[in-house]
Amino acid sequence: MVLCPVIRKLQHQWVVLASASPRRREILSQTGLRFEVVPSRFKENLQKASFPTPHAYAVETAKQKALEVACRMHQKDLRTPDIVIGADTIVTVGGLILEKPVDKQDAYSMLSRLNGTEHSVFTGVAIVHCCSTDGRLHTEVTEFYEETRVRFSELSEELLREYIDSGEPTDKAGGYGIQALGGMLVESAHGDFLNVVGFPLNRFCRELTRLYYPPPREGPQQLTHDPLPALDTRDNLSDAEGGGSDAAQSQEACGGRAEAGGERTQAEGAQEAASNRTGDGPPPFPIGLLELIDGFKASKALFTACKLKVFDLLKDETPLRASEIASRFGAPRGGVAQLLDVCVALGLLEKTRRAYSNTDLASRHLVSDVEYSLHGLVMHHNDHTWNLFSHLERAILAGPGPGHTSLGDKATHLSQNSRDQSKEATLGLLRATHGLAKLTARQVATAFDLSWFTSACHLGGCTGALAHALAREYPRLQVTVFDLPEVLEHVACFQPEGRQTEQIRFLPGDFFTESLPDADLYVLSRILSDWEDDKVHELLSRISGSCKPGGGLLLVDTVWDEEGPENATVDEARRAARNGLRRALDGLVWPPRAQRSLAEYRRLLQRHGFRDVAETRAGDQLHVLLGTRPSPREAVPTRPLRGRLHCRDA
Ligand SMILES: Cc1cn([C@@H]2O[C@H](COP(=O)(O)OP(=O)(O)OP(=O)(O)O)[C@@H](O)[C@H]2O)c(=O)[nH]c1=O
Repeated sequence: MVLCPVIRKLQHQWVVLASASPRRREILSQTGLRFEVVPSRFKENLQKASFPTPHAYAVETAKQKALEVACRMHQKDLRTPDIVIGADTIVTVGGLILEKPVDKQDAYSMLSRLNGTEHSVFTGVAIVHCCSTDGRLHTEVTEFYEETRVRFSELSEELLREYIDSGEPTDKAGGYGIQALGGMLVESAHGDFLNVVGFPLNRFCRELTRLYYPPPREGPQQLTHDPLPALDTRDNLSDAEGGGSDAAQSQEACGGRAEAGGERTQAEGAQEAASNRTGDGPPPFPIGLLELIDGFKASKALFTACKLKVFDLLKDETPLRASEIASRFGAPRGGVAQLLDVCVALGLLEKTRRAYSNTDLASRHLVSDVEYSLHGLVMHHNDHTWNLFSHLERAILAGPGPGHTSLGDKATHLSQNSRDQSKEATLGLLRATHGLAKLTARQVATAFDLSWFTSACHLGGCTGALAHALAREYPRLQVTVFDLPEVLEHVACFQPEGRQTEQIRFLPGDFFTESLPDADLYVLSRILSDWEDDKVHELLSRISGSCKPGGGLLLVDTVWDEEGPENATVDEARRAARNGLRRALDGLVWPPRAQRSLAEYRRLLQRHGFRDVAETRAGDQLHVLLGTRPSPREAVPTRPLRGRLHCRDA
């Protein structure tokens, strides 16, 4: 089967993962799918003996988990999701089904059984499509399972005990987690690794592909003679494979049998494919386009939640209900609850038992005072960029070229415009740039081995995010951050407590007019692209004049690459294209940044006397170049350069 980009087919559907397993949530969220997590309350107590095979048991349990959630949401919460996904992982060895151990002793007996032998891990999955008509819930179940064979090494008693004491076995089928410490126990695994972890992602995508991209039929004629069956004529396969009386528990909870149409989605897909061929009927549903049309709403919901500091409120890990959150804002519950649910759909919040908590992503980046916070960046976009982009049409009609006045500030970099800005605006911009700089600082600092430098000067170094990363990586390095006084007056609140402070000093000054501090290594990060060639030459010649023989210049910037990266994967090429588009759009509302290719940057460095220019990347947006000033009489020792891509100049 050819896999298709099927996850996007679900993007406008309300998808619910009926599972409390953090692993399942993580595996699914890595696909970019937006879903809500509603753990199932189905008691995993089906009669194992009543199933012909262990996997039939896992599949039925998965189905019952999903149906319980679908029914509960429909009946109690009066909400009907489009799709509910349930899963159940079991380990089987010698005809025994092992689930999660109830205590350490149970874990010990499970692991002892698995010791030195091969076992199977089955994950049963149920995809339940739901709809509500006349107040009744209708469901169609697609179910499948995946098997992976796992072999454990011979494990010592001591290792088993230590492993059990680590606490890892507690919530894992068979008492081990292959993805973590339990990986030590595993000699080999045949089949899908993620299936062992708890969710067979590849099979899931194949099943969705089968559902959403049905094979085209032979021709229009067949369509006339072989009409698609009506929904209710399909057998309810899931009921036919029922697992004893317990199997009916969730349907009963719904006040009747949940109806299943079996393959409604396939039928609809086939209908869609047929109408494409004949030209009759509506065109295919333009999901990608609708997503584009709606895209701004998602951004604005994120901005609003950040502005209201929703993620800060939830940072203490105590989940809060919508009414509690609303009362903190002094706002009515209704609107706040809706915003919170949108955040759940966007993967920013989790909702369990009607209470909300931050997802890992939000805890890491949307709480305002965490190390890698992007809260400042979000606020900057909310307070400034959003307004600018509402004038995009005007900017486009004014057009680029001589005399073009963009809508944004005269220049984006603080060194150019901070004097004109109010203190609050400067601080806002610093918060935004600090968040981004922190994200890439370590990658930049380690792009090359800089341990042979003892002093560095970061020109236009703002809050010192990169300076701190350099100091952390190179304990011998003394770093000067050189930036305008208006910028430096705000930097105190960005300094991490007690770390490397003695290695870093902040010096006010203007790198165009004042003499540059002494250093072995000068650093310019995202500066040159803010300036046209004449200013760039002026700055580079000042640096070159101050740089001692044997000293270096580390240049970090975005690089213009019309062709896209060489040997790029499809993903990388798409990312590069998206970055390019974003830059082009930014250029319409702000003065366009000077776009230079890697070769141009390399030539610039060489022209100003830097040799042995090497380059590498830091993340997918930044390039890092390092050039050195030759020692007297060209006796420059070859330095050990540690970069992922070395491109030495001839
Ligand atoms: C073999 C293995 C299992 N697991 C976890 O074991 C739980 C199985 O239990 P379940 O009953 O299927 O799921 P649950 O955790 O109770 O969640 P729910 O879906 O709500 O029933 C799931 O978590 C899996 O990840 C791992 O994390 N790593 C492994 O190597």
